[in-house]
This record gives sequence, C-alpha cells and structure tokens, in this order.
Amino acid sequence: MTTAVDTVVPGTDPQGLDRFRELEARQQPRWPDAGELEAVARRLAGAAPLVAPAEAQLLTERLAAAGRGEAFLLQGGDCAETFADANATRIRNKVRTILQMAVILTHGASTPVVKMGRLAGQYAKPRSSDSETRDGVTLPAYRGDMVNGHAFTTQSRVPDPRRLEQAYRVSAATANVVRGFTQGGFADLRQVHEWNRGFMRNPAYARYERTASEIDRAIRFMAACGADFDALRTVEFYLSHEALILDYERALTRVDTRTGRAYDTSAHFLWIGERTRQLDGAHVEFLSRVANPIGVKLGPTTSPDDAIALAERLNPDNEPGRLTFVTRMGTGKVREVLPEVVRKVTDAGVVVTWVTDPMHGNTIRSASGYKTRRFADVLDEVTGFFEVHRSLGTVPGGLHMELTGDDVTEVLGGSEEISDDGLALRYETLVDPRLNHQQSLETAFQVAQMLTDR
Ligand SMILES: O=C[C@H](O)[C@H](O)COP(=O)(O)O
Ligand SMILES: C=C(OP(=O)(O)O)C(=O)O
Repeated sequence: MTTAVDTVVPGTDPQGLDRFRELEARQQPRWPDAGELEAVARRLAGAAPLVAPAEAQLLTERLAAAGRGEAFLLQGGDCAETFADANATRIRNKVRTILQMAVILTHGASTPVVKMGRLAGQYAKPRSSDSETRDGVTLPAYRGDMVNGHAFTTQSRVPDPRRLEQAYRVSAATANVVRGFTQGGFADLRQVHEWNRGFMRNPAYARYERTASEIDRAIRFMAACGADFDALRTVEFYLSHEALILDYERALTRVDTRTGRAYDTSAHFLWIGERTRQLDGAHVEFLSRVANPIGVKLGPTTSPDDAIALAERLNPDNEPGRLTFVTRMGTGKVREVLPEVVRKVTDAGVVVTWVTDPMHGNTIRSASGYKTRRFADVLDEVTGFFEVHRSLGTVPGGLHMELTGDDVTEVLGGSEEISDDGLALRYETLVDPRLNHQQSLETAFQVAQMLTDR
C-alpha cells in the first residue's frame, strides 16, 4: 500500500477540514474529558492510514460503473462490529459470505460485482434515544464500541475517547486479515466449493453447490483451453463504515501527496446516515471536503429537493462514482416515495449511483420483544427498488445489507423459517438484526434474478 499521504494536524486547516466544528453535529457522544479527546485525536492524526487514496480513487471508478449498470455494488456486514468479535473466524465468515453472494450474483446475472464490507471501522451507531432505561435505571445509550461499552453499568456506558484508538487498532488488524483472505488465495474462485464446506444441507446451500459446480466446469473448460487464471487468485475488496464520529474521521484524514486532495483514510467508502444528513450539518460539511467516494442514506421522508441539494453540496462537479444514494424507504413506502425522488434527481442531471438498503426501513419489534425484521419485507423492498428503477429507465446499482457469516437467528423467516420463538436461540447483535449466512445466500439468488431482468 502506498503511504504517500501527509498528516493534516487538526487546527492547521488549509483544506477547510475543521470547518465542520462550527456546525451542529448530531449523534456525537458527550465525551467527559475534552483534553483527553484532543490528545487521542492528535495521536490518531499521526498514525498510519488504514487505506490508500489510490484505492479509494479506484473504488470511485467502480461505483461509477455500477451507476451506469456495468457493475453492481454488494455492500454488507454487521450492524455494529464489536472489538470482541474481531477474530479471524468471524472476519473470515463475513468475507466468505460476501464472496459467495458475489459469485451467485456474477454467475446469475453475468455482472461484475464490486465487493465491499461494512467492516474494519463500523464501530459507531446513531441511536433514537440518548439514554436507555432498564428496571428504573437510566444510563447513556450504547453508541458502538468506538464510544462506550454495551454492558449496562454506569462505568461502561460513559463515553471513553481511548476507545477511538482501540477502534483504530482493531480496524487495522481487521483490514489486515481481510487483505490476507482476499489476496492470499482464500478468495481464489477455484475455492468456490470450499467456501460452502461445513454448512448444513438446506435449499440455499444445495442451490449454491449447483452454481459452484457450473463455475468449476467453466473453469476446467477454460483451463483446458490454456487460459491463465492468475486474475482469479485475488479479489478487490473495499472497506466502509458510517462516518459518524467526526473527531475520529477528521483525525484519520490525510492529504494525498500525488493529487493534493484530502482523503479520509479510515475506509475506502464512508456514508452519512439518515439521522445526520442535514444539509447545513457537520457531517455533510465534513464529507464535502474529502475526496473518497461517499454515500448518503435516504429514508422515507426524503424529498426530491433534499436529494438534489445534497448532491449539489457533496458532488458539485457531478463526478460519476463520487456519490451513492442508499435508499432505505421501507417496504410499505418504497414504491410510493422512491419514484419521485429518482425521477427528479435524474431530471436535474445529477449523476448518482442508486443502492438499496432494505434493512433500515423494515425494523419491527416482535411479540417476544426482539428488535427484528421480516425476511419477506427485506426482499420486497429490494423488489420494489428494482421495479421503480425499471419503470423509470434508471439503474438499480447495488445492495447494502446488514448481514453476518454466522448462523444467528435475528431476522424472521427465510427458508429455515425463523419464527418469533426461534429468535431467542442465537440473537447476538448488539443493535440491529442481521441476515444470517443462509438468508444472505437466499437474498443473493433472488437479486441475481432481478439483476438478470435489469
Ligand atoms: O443501525 C441503525 C441505528 O443505529 C439503529 O437502528 C438505531 O436503533 P435504536 O432505534 O435502537 O436506537
Ligand atoms: C444507522 C444506519 O442506517 P440509517 O442511517 O439508514 O438508519 C446503518 O446503516 O447502520
């Protein structure tokens, strides 16, 4: 990785990187010790970048291709990564799930897939409420391992800036493991059967095995023809997270010495959440200053004018691939709200890559009290997203999912028919429910069909 980047010390601000500090920043922790936060930010500002600007620039080109319908973005991972789960097995399971989904999509729809994890930095969460009450005791809400601990004790819930450094270190280790898996042979397409080994037989796995066999046959045929398969050994895999805690994102921003542009080197792709996308807010201001490809989540209250104004602010040069709109309307709203937004944005000449997040508009509380989603709702929002783009002649460019490679029981339904009673079996997420491995593969098969029709 090239490290041709210069630190921009907070407070010395040639690129306007600190201007966000003058604006309202929602969803920020109340750090108890400003001095300690500043010391941490200074140390992080001197630390090595986690990604290289050149990689982020290549991703911009890939996302531009997705926006034109020449590729498809698959972005997935935990709702909230945890420090405790940043081990090789869990990371491998997530990477493998994304690789398997990508194989299904590429094979089913003959479309190159841009692979991206919500990984190696997804440690901060926006919350509906600042506090949580249990049995009459009220404490600050858990805001992700980057901010405070999940344990319901006063000590654990106090925001601790040293966690920003821990998030950096764990992200670096995770990124290293991801590079090992994606560059070291594990992701070799000739391992396509191997990725499925050990899973129980069920319809999604049996279907995956058939796909893998067809890919195997095609590879053997091409090998017999003398093809060179070096390109199959490695995959491009990008890292992303929500750019929520601005002190962290600012501290990891560097100036690329080749281009003179500022990059947030905490990830290749950063997105602004639905709760922090105010046009005059700190998050929009900060991300307008970095050159990474960025996303904005658009919920059901988004007006076409909001979307156009965000695009003008975040991508004034209308650079293809720079801006992705991740729509998360909910299954009940997608067909009602999305058409007008897409139509007016398109009519305004705004170049954007459209991606669906079918998770965040479909969260419910089950009768047994779990925060969950119905698998059928998730699929229906994706279906609605494709229908809307089809009817407008615009491009459905990708899928943004909360998923895990493990056999959790957090989302209702799927071919294993997880019921309300079944949620308790392996409900492990600390914030929002994720698709398990098998539900993720099922989704990929359904989307491959929609992509083929695209
Ligand atoms: O992942 C998204 C948000 O952080 C999450 O949905 C907020 O959850 P809450 O409503 O439980 O705070
Ligand atoms: C908080 C998230 O989403 P949204 O901003 O769309 O609610 C998320 O993706 O984790």
